[in-house]
Amino acid sequence: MSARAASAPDTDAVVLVVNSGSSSLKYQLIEPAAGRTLAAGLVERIGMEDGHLQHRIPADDASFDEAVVVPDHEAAFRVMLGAFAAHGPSLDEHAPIAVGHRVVQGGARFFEPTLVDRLVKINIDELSALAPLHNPANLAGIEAAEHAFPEVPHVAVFDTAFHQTMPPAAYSYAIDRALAAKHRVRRYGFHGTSHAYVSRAAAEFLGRPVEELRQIVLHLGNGASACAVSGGRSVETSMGMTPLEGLVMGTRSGDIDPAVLFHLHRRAGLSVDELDRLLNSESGILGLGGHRDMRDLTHAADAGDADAVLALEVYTHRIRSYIGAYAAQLGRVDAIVFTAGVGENSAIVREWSLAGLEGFGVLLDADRNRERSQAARRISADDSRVEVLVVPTDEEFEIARQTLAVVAPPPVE
Ligand SMILES: Nc1ncnc2c1ncn2[C@@H]1O[C@H](COP(=O)(O)OP(=O)(O)O)[C@@H](O)[C@H]1O
Ligand SMILES: CC(=O)OP(=O)(O)O
Ligand SMILES: [Mg+2]
Repeated sequence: MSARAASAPDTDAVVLVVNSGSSSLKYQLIEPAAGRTLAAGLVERIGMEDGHLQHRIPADDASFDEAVVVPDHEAAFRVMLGAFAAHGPSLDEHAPIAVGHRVVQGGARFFEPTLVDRLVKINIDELSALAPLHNPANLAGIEAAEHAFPEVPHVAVFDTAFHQTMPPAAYSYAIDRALAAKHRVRRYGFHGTSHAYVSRAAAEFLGRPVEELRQIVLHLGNGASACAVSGGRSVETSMGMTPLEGLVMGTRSGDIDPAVLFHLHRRAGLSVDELDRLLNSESGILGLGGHRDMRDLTHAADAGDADAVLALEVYTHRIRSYIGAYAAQLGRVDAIVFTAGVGENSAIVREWSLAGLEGFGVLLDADRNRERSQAARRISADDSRVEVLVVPTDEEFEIARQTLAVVAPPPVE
C-alpha cells in the first residue's frame, strides 16, 4: 500500500487543494482514501501578459498546456474551472466536499488545520507582516476560491503548524525579550506539512511506530529546511521567523551573520529593500554559482565551472552542519530522510551532504543512492547504524488529508 493510502481516512470524498503563490496557483483534486489525484494543475504568471495553464489528468496520462491571460487570482480560478470543464474530470461528478489551502505563516496562533471564517482571514491578513511574500497571495487565493466554491467549507493548513511543538529554547532568538514579544519575533519554521507527512511516511516505510523514532528530515526544494523530529513531533527546524534562515536555497542565503547587512548598508549603500531582495532573491546557489535550479548548477559543476562547484560545496556543507547539530539535539538518530525536488533526485547532493559521517554510523550505499525511483527507498548500506531514506513528499495530499479531518472527522470509536 502506498504511504498515501495507508494514512488516509475511509471515505470516497474528494477535496480540492489550492496552493496560491504571488504569481501562481497550483491545484489538485484529490480522493484521499484511494490516495488518488484526479487532476493537478498550475496557473502561472498571474498578473502578467503571458499567463500559462497546465492541467494534468494522471489516470489518462494526459497533460494540457494553454496560453491564458490571468490578471488576478479570481481570474486564475476561472481558468482552472474552465480547464476542468474542457478536459475533465467533471466537477459535478467529482464535486469537492471542501477546499484545503496552503497558508505559509500561521504565527503562534494556528497550530492545527483551521476552518476558514471571517476572523481567520483577518488573522491571516494580519500575519502578512511576518510573511509579506507569502500570506497576501495565500489570502487572495482563499477569497477567490470562496467565490468559486461558495457552498463548501474552506480549510487553512499552515506551514508553521507542525513546528508549534518546538520548545522555547529552540524557537527563541537571543534578543531583548520585550521587543521580541511585542513584534512577535521568534522562530516559527516552515514546510511543516511536508515534514509531518515525510516523517510519518518514513516510519511507515521502516515498519516502526513514528513515536519510537528520532529523525532528521531534509526538505530540499526551491526553499529548503531541515527538521529534527522526535516521536513524530518537530523539536527544531532550520527556518526561522521567515523562510530565509537556515539552509542554502535556490535564491535565498540561509544563515548569515546579521552584521553583513549593517556592513553592506553602511559601506555599499544598499537600502533595506535592496538587502531584502539580495538575500531572498539573488543569493543561495544562484548568487554563488549562477544557477537557481539544482539541475543547471550540477551540469555546470560537471562541466568544471568552479563557482558552481563551490556553490554545491557550500550547499552540502551547510546541510552537514545541521545534521550534526540536530543529532546533538536529538541525542540519537534513527533515520536521515531526504525529500522534495533536490532531496528526491540529486544523488550528488545526498552523497556530498553525508560525506565524512561514517564515524557517526552513517554509511551510504553508492549504488542505491544513484538508483532512480519515485518510490520511498533506503539508500544506506546494510551495516549503516543510521537509516538513510529518500521519501517523496506530498504536501497536497497531506493538505487534503488534514482538510478532510476537519470537515469530516472520523467517528470516535
Ligand atoms: N533530477 C534532478 N536532479 C537534481 N535536482 C532536481 C532534479 N529534479 C528537480 N530538481 C530540483 O528540485 C528543485 C525544485 O524542487 P521542488 O520541491 O519542486 O520545489 P518547490 O516545490 O519548492 O518549488 C529545483 O532546484 C530542481 O532543480
Ligand atoms: C515556506 C517556503 O519556503 O516555501 P517554498 O519552499 O514553497 O518556497
Ligand atoms: Mg514543492
